[in-house]
Amino acid sequence: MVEWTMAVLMQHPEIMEKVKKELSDVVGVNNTVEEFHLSNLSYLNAVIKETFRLHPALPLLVPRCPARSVHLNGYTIPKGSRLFINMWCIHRDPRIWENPLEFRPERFLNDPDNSNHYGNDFRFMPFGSGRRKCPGIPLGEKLLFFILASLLHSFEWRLPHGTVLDMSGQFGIVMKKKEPILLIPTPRLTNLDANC
Ligand code: HEM
Repeated sequence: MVEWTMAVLMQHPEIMEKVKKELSDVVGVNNTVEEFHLSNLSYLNAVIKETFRLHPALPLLVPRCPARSVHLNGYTIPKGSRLFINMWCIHRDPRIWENPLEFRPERFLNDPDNSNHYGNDFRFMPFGSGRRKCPGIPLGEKLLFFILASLLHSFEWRLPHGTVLDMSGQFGIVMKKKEPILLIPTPRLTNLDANC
């Protein structure tokens, strides 16, 4: 997810600028990111959610196998069948999302329910739902947020000259980028040495 987020930010310089401005305002250009800053980084939070939407880590979730036959929306799902829930499609469904292929973090800004991604809103389930939902949410989410905030605040990032960013995914249980991203960092903070 760190790689996908960095890739979408490289694709959208105007969004990268907004993230950096928020980091400068909240953290300050003389400081490195601390855990207590994270709750004030609402734009970066929205960027991460929008990345979850377009590039969910597990596009088909973990397969389900119902213990008894059920009837749902006119369909019969027999006991013992193997079910795949296609979150990748749901996250890009134009009946649910306006201009679904557009990377637009604003759709998650000013969201009164900041926990809508924990499995109760069936339109958006980057961590799955129900009894088999991801048990690593608190760790995964915090680490992702902290790592991205630190990387983006401490360094400027650019693609090597002449590189064309390939955004294709490699389908699997976990959807990775097909081509790993290669980026060049340069220090951004005024007194990075003092903070190391
Ligand atoms: C941003 C990071 C992460 C994302 C996006 C993520 C996403 C997911 C998703 C979508 C599922 C399938 C849930 C379902 O089918 O309903 C899952 C399952 C799982 N995740 Fe994560 N995960 C993350 C981090 C972690 C971490 C840090 C751990 C462990 C410390 C972890 C452990 C697991 C386990 C054990 C399962 C299988 C649960 C089961 O089948 O009962 N995940 N994760």
